[in-house]
Amino acid sequence: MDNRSDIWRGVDTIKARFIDLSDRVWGMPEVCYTEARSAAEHLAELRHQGFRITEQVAGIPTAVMGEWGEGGPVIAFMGEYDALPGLSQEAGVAEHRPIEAGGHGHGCGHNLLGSAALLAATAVKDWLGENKVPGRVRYYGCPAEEGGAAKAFMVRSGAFEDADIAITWHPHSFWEVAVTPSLANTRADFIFTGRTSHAAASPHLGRSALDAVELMNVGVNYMREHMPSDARVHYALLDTGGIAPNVVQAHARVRYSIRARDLPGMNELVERVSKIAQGAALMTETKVEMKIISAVSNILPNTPLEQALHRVMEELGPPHFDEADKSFARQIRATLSDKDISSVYYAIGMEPTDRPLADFLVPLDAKRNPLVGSTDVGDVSWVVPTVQVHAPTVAIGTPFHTWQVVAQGKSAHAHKAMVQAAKAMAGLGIKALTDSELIKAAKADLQKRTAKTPYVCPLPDHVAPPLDMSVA
Ligand SMILES: Nc1ccc(C(=O)N[C@@H](CCC(=O)O)C(=O)O)cc1
Repeated sequence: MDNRSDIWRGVDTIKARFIDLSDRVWGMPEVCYTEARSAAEHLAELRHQGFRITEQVAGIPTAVMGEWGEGGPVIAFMGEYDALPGLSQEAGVAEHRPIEAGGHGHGCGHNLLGSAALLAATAVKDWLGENKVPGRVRYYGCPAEEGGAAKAFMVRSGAFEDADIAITWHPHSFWEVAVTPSLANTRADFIFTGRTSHAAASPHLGRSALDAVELMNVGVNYMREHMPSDARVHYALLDTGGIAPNVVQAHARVRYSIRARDLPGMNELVERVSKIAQGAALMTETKVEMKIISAVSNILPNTPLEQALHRVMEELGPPHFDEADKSFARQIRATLSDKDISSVYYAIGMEPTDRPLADFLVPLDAKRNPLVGSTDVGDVSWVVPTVQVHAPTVAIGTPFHTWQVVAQGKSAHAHKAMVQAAKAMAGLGIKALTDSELIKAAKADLQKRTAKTPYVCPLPDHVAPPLDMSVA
C-alpha cells in the first residue's frame, strides 16, 4: 500500500491543471488580504475536485479550506497565494522589465507555493479514494503570509485544532528539507500626533510628529548594539506628515518589524522599542499610540517528520532540468552578484559551484549558516507537527523579494520544481496515512518541545486580522 510511485504517477496525471493555476495566479498578483481573485481560483479548484469547503476561515475573506475523506488521521497541506508590492515584472526575461510601474509581483513564488500544495492535497485525495483507506486530507489556502500572519489568526480561531500533521513547502534555490528555524516577528505601527503651526512665523507653537519619528528611529538604532545578534529590527515610514517643510508635521507614522529567536526574546524587544517611542514623544511633546498589526512565532522543528521527509526526497530525487532550463537559469545567474550566489551556498555550508540550478539533495545534517526571515508557518508548527520542503524554483543564488523571482515564476524550471515539491509532500502524506508510528512520533516530538514552553499566541486578544493593512 505504501507505494509512493503510485502517488507520484497520480501527481503527474493531474499536474497540468495546477501548473495553469499557478500561472494564472502569477498573472493576478494580489498583496496581503486583498487576494480575492487568487483565493477564488483556489476555491474553484477545490470545488472542481470535490472537496468539502469552508470559506472565510477565521473570518478572513481570502482564507479557504477544503477537506476530503472520512475517519483516520487528518493530513493538512498549506498553501499561500499573496504577492508583494512594487515587484511588477515580465516573465521569462533576464532583465528588469516591469509590466506596470508600481505594480505588484510574485516575488516570493507564492503562486507556485499555493498551487503545488493544492496539487499534493488533490493527489492524496485521489489516492485515498482509490485505496479506500480511512483518512482525511485538507488544503488550507492561507493569505497574507508577507506580514499579515494569517496562519497565526487561523491557529487562534482553532482551524488547525484537529489536524494530525501539517505539510507545506517554499520556493528556494535548493532541494532540501527546510530545517532552519525562522524568527518570531511582530509588526507594530507607532502613530505620533503633535501640533501644526507655521514653521517660520510660529515654530515655537508647533510640536513635530516627524521629529518624534526621527528621534525614535535614532533611539532604536542605538539599541541595536545592545540586542541579541540574531534579533532584527526594521522600519518603514508610512506617513511623514506631508511634503511642506513650512508646515510643522502634526502627524507621522512608522511601521516596525521586530524579530527575535523566540517569543520571550521578541516580547522583550517590543517592550524596549515601545519605551523608545515613549521617550521620543516625551522629548518632542507629542503623543504616541502603538498599534500591533500582526505577529508570528518562530518555527518549531519536528525531527521525525524531517527525517521521514528527507527519505521521501531521497527516493524521489531532485527535479530533472534540461538544457533549456539551465540556459535560462544561467541568464538569470548573470544578473546576480557573486555574493548573492556565495551567500546561499554559505547558508547550506557548501562552497559555490557553477551549477545554474540545484540538482542535488542537501544533506539533512549539512553544516548550515542560515540567515533567516519569518513566516506564519511558525504558529502552525507550535500546535501541529509541521514540516516543509524547499524546492529549486529559481537559479541558485536568486535573492527572494526581487524581480528575478517574478521573472522565473512561470518558467519551465519553476514548474518542474513545483511538481517535485508536490510529489515530496504527497509522498510524505501517504507515508503518514499508512504508518501510524510516524504521526505518533511526530506528536511526541512536538509535546517534548512544548512541555516546558507551551504555545502562547503572539497576537494580543484584541488584535483582529489586519484586513486593511495593504491600504497605506
Ligand atoms: N521560506 C521563506 C519564508 C518566508 C519568507 C519571508 O520573506 N517572509 C516574510 C514574512 C514575515 C512574517 O511573516 O512575519 C519576512 O520574513 O519578512 C521568505 C522565505
